[in-house]
Amino acid sequence: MADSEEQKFSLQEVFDTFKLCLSENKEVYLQHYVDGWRELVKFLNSLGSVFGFISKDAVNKIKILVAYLDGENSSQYVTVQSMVKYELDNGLVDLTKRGNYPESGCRTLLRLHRALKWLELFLERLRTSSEDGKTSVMCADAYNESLAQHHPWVVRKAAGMAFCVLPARVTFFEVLNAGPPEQAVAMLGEALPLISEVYQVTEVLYAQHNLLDLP
Ligand SMILES: CCCCCCCC/C=C\CCCCCCCC(=O)N[C@@H](COP(=O)(O)O)[C@H](O)/C=C/CCCCCCCCCCCCC
Repeated sequence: MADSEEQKFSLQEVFDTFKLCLSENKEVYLQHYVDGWRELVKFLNSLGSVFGFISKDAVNKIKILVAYLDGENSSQYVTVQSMVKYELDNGLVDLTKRGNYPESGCRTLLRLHRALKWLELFLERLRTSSEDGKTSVMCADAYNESLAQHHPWVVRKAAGMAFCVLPARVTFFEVLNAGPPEQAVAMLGEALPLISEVYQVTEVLYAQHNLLDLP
């Protein structure tokens, strides 16, 4: 398969992976979680090099988690719940300051988890926006309500500048490649509750273990 085909973004694929994320007893499968982010990064890459620094960070974090999924302790990384238990039971997480485990699964996933909140807020704005709604404003508002509080000034500034070059709503929907805007909006309406539930389950788990502020 040609490279360009491999990189083609599919909103349906995002929808499908987040649907597969939760087990019957509401555990989050790490593999599907990572696959969902991989698909989203394809979309980000299609927006151009201005988003390269964001894509790079997301890819780095995905790679860290993939290394655990493929590593010698892979059976401990099947779900986010098993990962949390394994890493905590074995003292593999820097809990208060950065130390021996700067790339623990728990802290790496937390960064993506926070970004998932941004995604949920952004997609909800996109879904409910009018034809003349500005994606840059939707994106910035969603960011300021979520991820921004975890980023230093320089990252906030760079992110804010990148948002300014986001395409207009109509073009954004074209890049989404999910049919006419009404069809894409309907798909977002189906995908959002799934994303939201994955977020909530992870949030509760991390709160129960006091992991929401990992350095
Ligand atoms: C349904 C499809 C439509 C929308 C598709 C959106 C696609 C978005 C794809 C990926 C989003 C990127 C996720 C970024 C994860 C950032 C994790 C993070 O917070 N990292 C920071 C902290 O890490 P550590 O230093 O503690 O290891 C790191 O400092 C971040 C650096 C990069 C800046 C991150 C800004 C994130 C802005 C939100 C994404 C905007 C994308 C806009 C595209 C519409």
